[in-house]
Amino acid sequence: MIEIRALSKQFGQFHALKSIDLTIARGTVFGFVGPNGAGKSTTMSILATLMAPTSGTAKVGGYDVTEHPKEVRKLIGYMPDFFGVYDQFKAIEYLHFYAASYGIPKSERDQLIPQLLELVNLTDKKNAYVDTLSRGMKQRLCLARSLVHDPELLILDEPASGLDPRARIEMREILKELKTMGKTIIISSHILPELAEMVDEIGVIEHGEMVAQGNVQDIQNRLRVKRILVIRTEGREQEAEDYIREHPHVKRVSRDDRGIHVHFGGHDEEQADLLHGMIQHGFRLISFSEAQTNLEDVFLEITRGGGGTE
Ligand SMILES: Nc1ncnc2c1ncn2[C@@H]1O[C@H](COP(=O)(O)OP(=O)(O)OP(=O)(O)O)[C@@H](O)[C@H]1O
Repeated sequence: MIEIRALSKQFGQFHALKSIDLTIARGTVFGFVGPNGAGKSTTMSILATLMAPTSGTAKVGGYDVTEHPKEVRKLIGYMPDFFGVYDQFKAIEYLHFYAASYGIPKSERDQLIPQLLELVNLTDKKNAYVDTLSRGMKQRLCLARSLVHDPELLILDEPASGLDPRARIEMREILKELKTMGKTIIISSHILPELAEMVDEIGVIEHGEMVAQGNVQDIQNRLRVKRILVIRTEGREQEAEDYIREHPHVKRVSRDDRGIHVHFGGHDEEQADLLHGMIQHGFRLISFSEAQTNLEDVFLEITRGGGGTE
């Protein structure tokens, strides 16, 4: 769906993108991660045909963004990080306005727009003026706007920024639904855990360069990011803690009422060895799991010392 080759963008003497390569298959949800100023919005604007690259190529659905921008625009729905909404419109009028600008006839719009409002949970706000909507609701309205022409690819620039946790969860649920509808989605964020649950792949960008790309698990393994394991045993906690501490790949151990927290430097195989060893030593395990902080660890590991601007 997306093929980017040696893509570069300069603003005067400043190199915002330095020969980026990126391939995203149809149906993938791709998380584009990097600190502020890394080049995410620049890449997305180029894909959205709003900015010309200095060199290199970007293709969407096989169409080059500079040679065939009209074809590309039919395929994409773009949600920028800063959006303008027309406050004097009601939510429903706003969507009619955008759908009409895509040339969708009134009869079709009358069917489509209630469906879109339903998808983004704004049905009961359809007659509310846009300026009375909360930030989360405006964000969802913009998402609905980007869907009016049923695009195959969604380019979402920080769709969850500035949202409270509940609004973020709502946004995440909508994106899950869009994934099941078969959309390809590229979504940026500088907040990793926000993406963790919904992306198939991540690309990490820093100072205009892709520093890592692939399946989240592969990237973790490749970078040997330490895992944090949480282990609970039925009784013999102190003994278990002492046993774990002796394992060659264990870096640090601590214990609280949620269990034994283990900073683990090994890969899957060594982790399986630890589990096997504990069972062989007769520890009764209630749970043995990886803590959910992994993606954050990956990010810090990759961008460590890189001097993100935030
Ligand atoms: N029109 C412009 N003129 C000059 N410099 C620009 C322009 N647009 C972006 N830049 C610079 O290019 C770099 C990349 O910006 P970009 O907006 O792509 O970053 P980002 O990863 O999206 O960050 P954020 O999370 O803050 O949106 C930044 O250093 C930015 O200041």
